[in-house]
Amino acid sequence: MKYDYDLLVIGGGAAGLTSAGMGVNFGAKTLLIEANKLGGDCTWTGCVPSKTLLHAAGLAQKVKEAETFGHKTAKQMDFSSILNHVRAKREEVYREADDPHIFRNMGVDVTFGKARFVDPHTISIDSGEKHQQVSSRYIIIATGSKAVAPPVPGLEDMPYLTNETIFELEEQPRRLGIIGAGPVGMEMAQAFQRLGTHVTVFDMQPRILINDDEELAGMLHSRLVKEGIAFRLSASITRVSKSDSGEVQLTAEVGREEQVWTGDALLVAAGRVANHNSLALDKAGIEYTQKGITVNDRCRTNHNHIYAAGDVTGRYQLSHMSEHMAKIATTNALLKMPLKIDTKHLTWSTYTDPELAHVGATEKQLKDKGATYEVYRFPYEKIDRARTDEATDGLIKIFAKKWTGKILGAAIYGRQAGDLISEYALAMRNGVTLRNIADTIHPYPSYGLGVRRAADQWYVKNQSEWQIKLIKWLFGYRGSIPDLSNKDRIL
Ligand SMILES: Cc1cc2nc3c(=O)[nH]c(=O)nc-3n(C[C@H](O)[C@H](O)[C@H](O)COP(=O)(O)OP(=O)(O)OC[C@H]3O[C@@H](n4cnc5c(N)ncnc54)[C@H](O)[C@@H]3O)c2cc1C
Ligand SMILES: NC(=O)c1ccc[n+]([C@@H]2O[C@H](COP(=O)([O-])OP(=O)(O)OC[C@H]3O[C@@H](n4cnc5c(N)ncnc54)[C@H](O)[C@@H]3O)[C@@H](O)[C@H]2O)c1
Repeated sequence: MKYDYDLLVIGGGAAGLTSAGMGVNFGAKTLLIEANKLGGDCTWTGCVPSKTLLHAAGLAQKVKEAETFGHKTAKQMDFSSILNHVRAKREEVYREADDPHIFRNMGVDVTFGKARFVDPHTISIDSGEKHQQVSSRYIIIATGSKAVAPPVPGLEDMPYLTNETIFELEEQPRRLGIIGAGPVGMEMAQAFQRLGTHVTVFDMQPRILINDDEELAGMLHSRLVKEGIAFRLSASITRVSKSDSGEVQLTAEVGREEQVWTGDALLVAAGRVANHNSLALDKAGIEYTQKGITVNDRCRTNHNHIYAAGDVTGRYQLSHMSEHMAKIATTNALLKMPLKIDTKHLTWSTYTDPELAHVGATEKQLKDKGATYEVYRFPYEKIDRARTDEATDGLIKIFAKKWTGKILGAAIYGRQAGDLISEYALAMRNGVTLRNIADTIHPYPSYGLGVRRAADQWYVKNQSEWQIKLIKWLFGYRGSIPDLSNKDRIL
């Protein structure tokens, strides 16, 4: 059977753009269909605007802190100019990386409109003005996700902010409530608080960033509290409403106490739901659940020729995982290479200041599995660069096998954690041990040196009295045996 295209990609976000680019590189006649603008969540309503806002808020914080060094600074800040800057940055990233002409120049056919299935090989595209049908041998679905509205009484009846609207604000809310202490909630909480908004965060969990290392998330929590953010954790939200004067009221049971919070705006950051309802998946007999399109570890759906990648699968909701899944899907589809999603070396990073990142297994997962491992700890206060930068609030934790130094997971809270974690990811994926990292020269004075010094702790933990006695005996040394009782001592 002859199809219009070899590969058809639905959705032009992180996953779809990766698939389409790879498709033409493999020599496949490729069509990319996008309902709005190329770039998706990451460029327009996710990573890029959130990190730009965090950077602007970080500068505001630095201005405040600079006064402690004797700098005389002007404190004035204009919220609407900052938000204009955020929106300009999105345009810049779009122009440089996502603009359709970049993909057309590569050889991808790009078309705009809403796609939905007609049958397993045919897609209809509705652009409002034009309606067309195209067929393809292989199809990759990459339609992303959107913010979920939790079932809180009153929420559906009032306007609230999500990641789709918060970067469009013109006026700064004086008091902002946030439902959700996940990555979106924490990044936005710190950004707005630093810009001068009073932020209160509600979460039903007893702690923030529930998927991260408990101790490190606790350190971040303390830091955010110090910056003035109020937390209502283990909170059961019973009602929200908006008064005629525009004030938001949120009622929650916190512990056994009923608390009422009043503010100017409410951001809902309570997780994501897959964008697959408008695709008419049933017409193609594609299996899905409310969580997302069902795929195996090769990103294949129940059809041999249809794949899904990124947020729409409900498996991982991260840009780098969307790209990774897109690579797996496209390679499996077009090259028939049986690649699988690398679930073992997944990296997570929340870009608060300080950042919080982890790779591989968390300590909780290791404990739940009954794994044997050692924890190698290295505080930022022992990293000279962190001292010179006044950035000593941080801790590196590595979970590894005692004798072999095989790394099972690592977690970092501290400046540049999101960058530093990649070294452990590379090490884990390639069987590089703690000993190998400890023996690798890292530049002084860098934060990366902290990665090496944390690995040095493998030598420290494996040091024993008998080794020292042997050295003394072999070489005739006369010193005393050092105190080795503290296995976390730092040399
Ligand atoms: C505030 C926020 C901050 C974030 N920060 C980070 C971060 O720092 N790091 C990180 O790794 N991740 C971050 N994420 C997550 C990241 O944005 C997503 O994981 C990623 O963008 C998902 O990419 P995707 O390609 O799967 O989907 P999307 O980027 O959502 O792309 C899907 C595309 O499909 C299109 N589409 C949908 N339906 C149709 C249809 N029927 N026909 C045609 N087109 C359609 C949409 O218009 C969209 O352009 C953040 C998310 C949020 C909300
Ligand atoms: N830096 C990053 O990599 C980054 C940044 C932002 C977002 N993201 C991605 O986007 C995804 C979505 O982020 P998110 O923070 O919206 O979701 P999330 O699922 O990570 O966190 C949502 C939080 O909301 C809470 N919650 C849900 N319903 C609630 C209710 N009714 N009452 C009180 N609390 C409630 C949950 O307990 C949870 O802590 C993340 O999983 C992440 O993959 C990544």
